[in-house]
Amino acid sequence: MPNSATASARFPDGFLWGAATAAHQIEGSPLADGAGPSIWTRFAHTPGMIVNGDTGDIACDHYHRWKQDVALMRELGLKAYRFSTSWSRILPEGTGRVNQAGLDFYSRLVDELLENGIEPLLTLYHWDLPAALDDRGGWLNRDIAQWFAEYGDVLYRALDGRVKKWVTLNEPWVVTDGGYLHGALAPGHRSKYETPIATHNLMRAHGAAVQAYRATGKHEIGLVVNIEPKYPASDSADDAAAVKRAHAYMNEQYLDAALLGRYPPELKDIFGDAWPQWPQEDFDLIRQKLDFIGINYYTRSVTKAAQSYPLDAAVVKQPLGTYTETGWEVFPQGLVDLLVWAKDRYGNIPTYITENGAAFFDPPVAEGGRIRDPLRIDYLQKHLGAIRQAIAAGCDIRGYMVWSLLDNMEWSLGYSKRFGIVHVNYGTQERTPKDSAHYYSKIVASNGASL
Ligand SMILES: OC[C@@H]1[C@@H](O)[C@H](O)[C@@H](O)c2nc(CNc3ccccc3)cn21
Repeated sequence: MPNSATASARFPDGFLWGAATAAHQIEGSPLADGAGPSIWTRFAHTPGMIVNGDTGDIACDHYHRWKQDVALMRELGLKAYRFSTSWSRILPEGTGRVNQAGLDFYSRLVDELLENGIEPLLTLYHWDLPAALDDRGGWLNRDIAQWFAEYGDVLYRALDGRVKKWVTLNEPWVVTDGGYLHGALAPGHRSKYETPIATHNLMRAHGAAVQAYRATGKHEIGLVVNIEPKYPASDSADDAAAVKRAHAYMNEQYLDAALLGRYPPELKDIFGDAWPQWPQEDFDLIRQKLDFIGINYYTRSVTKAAQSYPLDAAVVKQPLGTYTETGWEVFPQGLVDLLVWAKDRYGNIPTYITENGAAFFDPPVAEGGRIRDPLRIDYLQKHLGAIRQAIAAGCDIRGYMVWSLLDNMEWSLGYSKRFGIVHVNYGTQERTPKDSAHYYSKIVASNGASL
């Protein structure tokens, strides 16, 4: 908890305050103007995959309402906006032919952001793989490293200079654990053999895209990971071992590969005969100098030993805990603990909190257009306090992107969960800033002093 030293700590001058979204979750019009389908277009149109049969066909209609959404960011005083580009809008077949209309959409968006004093942070890959590449094996095909580098190069040449902070991948752990092991996310595979292969090709693609950036780019590029502290449910040796496996699998696996050029040894134990031995040249590709990392933080996991695949671990619900609508415990101390862990393990690389937020049940829009969301305000206040603590502990935290600017399509949960600081009426597409938006706006304007 804060003490006199940390409570007096402050956010550094120039701290980058913003909000985050992702293409498939807000844009809609996935096939407009020559765009090709992604695996999420297919997955959402596969019966039973998404709650209520929701799809990203309309979403927040950001593909048409981008200018009003930038005006909304300006009204909130945001300094930055983290968004992702749709690979299959730019390259409908994933490689080769460029769809200029797709490139023009993002070029216009970037210009509008800059004209409104908002810095763009561009994520190349936020889970929406071109369906045409999935048909060629997708993340299971080693050629995807070059396919991804080619995609990045098209965007670097078109936007570098206007875009000065680039992200290769959003959360490779979720892509593999959700898309290849448990099947809850596109492309919906369930294979312990495919999962490590997808992991490795994602990280090879990350390295190839960074290499391609270094050839032409003049600014910064990094990787975004989701990390979640694991705490033992008891002081038993079995629970300690379960924590070690869970921590290696989610928290160490991807940053170790990208920053240290190796996977944690626990992964071989976790996957057994499904864990390949990779050639050193692959790690030479994966390990590229990064200008920053992005950390997406939402919750912690109290972990015990239990029969489960692949970790033989289970999360223990906390009877006195506070939980969000997605069943995630509100635990800001976990953010402090993990930021200090990352600083100590990876050498205090510049870090942005690239996602942090919560889904709570929001009341309907009240008279006068007010939406009271005190639980989200409390969540943000506590987690921003945790970041301030981590900064006081010496962590080089450069910015914070609240998840999310808008209520949006929460992947397999469809529109059933609302993470936005701005409410979206999906029937009318009306945007209504929630109390949390006004709260966050004051935080941004005061550089956190109003916390
Ligand atoms: O679930 C909220 C957001 C999601 O909307 C973003 O697109 C994605 O980047 C994102 N990542 C997490 C991190 N945790 C997570 C854990 C298990 C499954 C999915 C996400 C949360 N979120």
